Amino acid sequence: MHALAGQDGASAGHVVDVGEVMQAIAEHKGCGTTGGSGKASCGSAAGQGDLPTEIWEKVKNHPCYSEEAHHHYARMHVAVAPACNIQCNYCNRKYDCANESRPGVVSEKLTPEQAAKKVLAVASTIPQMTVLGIAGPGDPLANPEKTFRTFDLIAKTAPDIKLCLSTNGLTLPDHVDTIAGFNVDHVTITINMVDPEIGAKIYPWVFWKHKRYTGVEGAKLLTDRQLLGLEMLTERGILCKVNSVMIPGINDKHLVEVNRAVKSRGAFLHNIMPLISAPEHGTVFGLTGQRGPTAQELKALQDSCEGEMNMMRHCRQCRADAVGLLGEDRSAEFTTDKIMAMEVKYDLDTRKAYQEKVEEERVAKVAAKQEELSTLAGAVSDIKLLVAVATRGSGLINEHFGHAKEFQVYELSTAGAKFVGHRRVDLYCQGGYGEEDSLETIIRAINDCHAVFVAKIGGCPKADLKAAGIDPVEDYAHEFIEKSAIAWFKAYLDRVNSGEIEHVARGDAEIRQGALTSAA
Ligand SMILES: C[S@@+](CC[C@H](N)C(=O)[O-])C[C@H]1O[C@@H](n2cnc3c(N)ncnc32)[C@H](O)[C@@H]1O
Ligand code: SF4
Ligand code: SF4
Repeated sequence: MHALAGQDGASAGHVVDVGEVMQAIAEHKGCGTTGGSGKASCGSAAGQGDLPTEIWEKVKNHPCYSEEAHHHYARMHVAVAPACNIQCNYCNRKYDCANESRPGVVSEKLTPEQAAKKVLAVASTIPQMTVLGIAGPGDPLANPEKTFRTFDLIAKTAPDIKLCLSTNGLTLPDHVDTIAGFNVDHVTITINMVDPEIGAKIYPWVFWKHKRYTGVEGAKLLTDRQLLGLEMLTERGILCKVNSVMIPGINDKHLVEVNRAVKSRGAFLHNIMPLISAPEHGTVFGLTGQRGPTAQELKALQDSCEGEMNMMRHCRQCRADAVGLLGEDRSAEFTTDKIMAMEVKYDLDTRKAYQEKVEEERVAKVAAKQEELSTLAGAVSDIKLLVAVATRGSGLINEHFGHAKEFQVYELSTAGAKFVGHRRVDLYCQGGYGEEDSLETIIRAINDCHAVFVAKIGGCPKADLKAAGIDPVEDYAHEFIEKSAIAWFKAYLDRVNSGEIEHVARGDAEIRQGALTSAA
């Protein structure tokens, strides 16, 4: 079985095209911010059968709105929006780190014309790139001219790419008609509270109509505008995702109320993300020692909100210039210097043909899962357990243990295999230096998992994982994840039922979401 990838480097030979965008780029030569020192930047598990057709059509190849799609389709962000109109206590856009992947981080800010060329370059190189998002490094709607100019250029030259934006919502009501006019189907609003008293602990100020508002007054203004914007978008049939940053002791319990409030206003998806608050980022929360949630705390909150509405659990908290499948970062292949030197051919037919192949692979994957699931029909057991999976995409177990930068975590039960999150880890293979340390952090990160599925694993880590009670499984190398996990679970249940093994619950993973590696 092979995985479709489109993994060629950005410098591979490309043919020319690009009328209007190139014209626009030429007109803007010299006024851009090439090499600008941008410092910091910005699904549902429901499948085809669970959603109305018109919604499925909107989400089926959007990697953020469909958990299933994220194994197959890529997205990119363009960092055209540097300014922001509010301050969050967890954000410092001045902190730049090229090796770091988290919201607010960006290596270069772009003009709309540079951004449009970058989109064409990426779309030609990565044919499964289906979504262009603007998510910073500041707020897209605090930079409306640049944001909408970018959308305009892309809508004209790459009409098959979905346009997306992510905003704090303060000025959203003023821009809803423009957003709808660009046929933007997906908007994300970050809503961390609906209670201004709680908001005052998250937002020191908001700046609106030439005036700065602080404390409860500022937070009240923000929540009112966010909820109004959400209602206006959903009335127009635009799918809305709500991001909420989980801040233990400040808004963690309150997010259940936020979930109800956004659901009642028609939000499609709720993405509760862990606070990232390393002191070196220089954010207020980082400096005051405000911790982020553990993986268990995050999952418990997501579980308690599920049922109320679709919860996103596969968000990778991407950079504002992220490129590629979620969880991989190919932004370094598409620096401004590289894309400006590229000859780009935007070939719609090639993209379509490639995506048709992706769909075939995806259909095969779903069919294999359903077939395997049928073997669990009639099985009675209340056992629920977690397994970790090393994957490079396409829904396959296709990553070597030593090369995994993250593990995807699935919850297995007689209902099947459900994706519940991912755990970032230090690479095990360190060229002979530091493997012991990194293995320790990996074991801590997946300590609540009964097994880890890998394409391959060396003898030493295998023995250590076994000693830690985690079963390293190589039997399903290059097979589909869910089908394999269900098959393994069925065999596990059979062994428990026959008395060959005893099912023992695992302990907690000792990790803090959002700061998961030993270096953090
Ligand atoms: C960088 S923002 C850009 C878009 C917009 N300004 C906003 O805040 O919605 C993208 C997302 O990253 C989140 N984010 C930023 N800094 C974060 C942090 N330190 N921890 C967790 N989430 C963070 C924001 O809350 C937002 O949902
Ligand atoms: S709204 Fe977004 S960009 Fe602005 S301070 Fe908050 S996280 Fe940062
Ligand atoms: S930050 Fe989350 S929602 Fe935004 S592109 Fe990355 S995975 Fe998707």
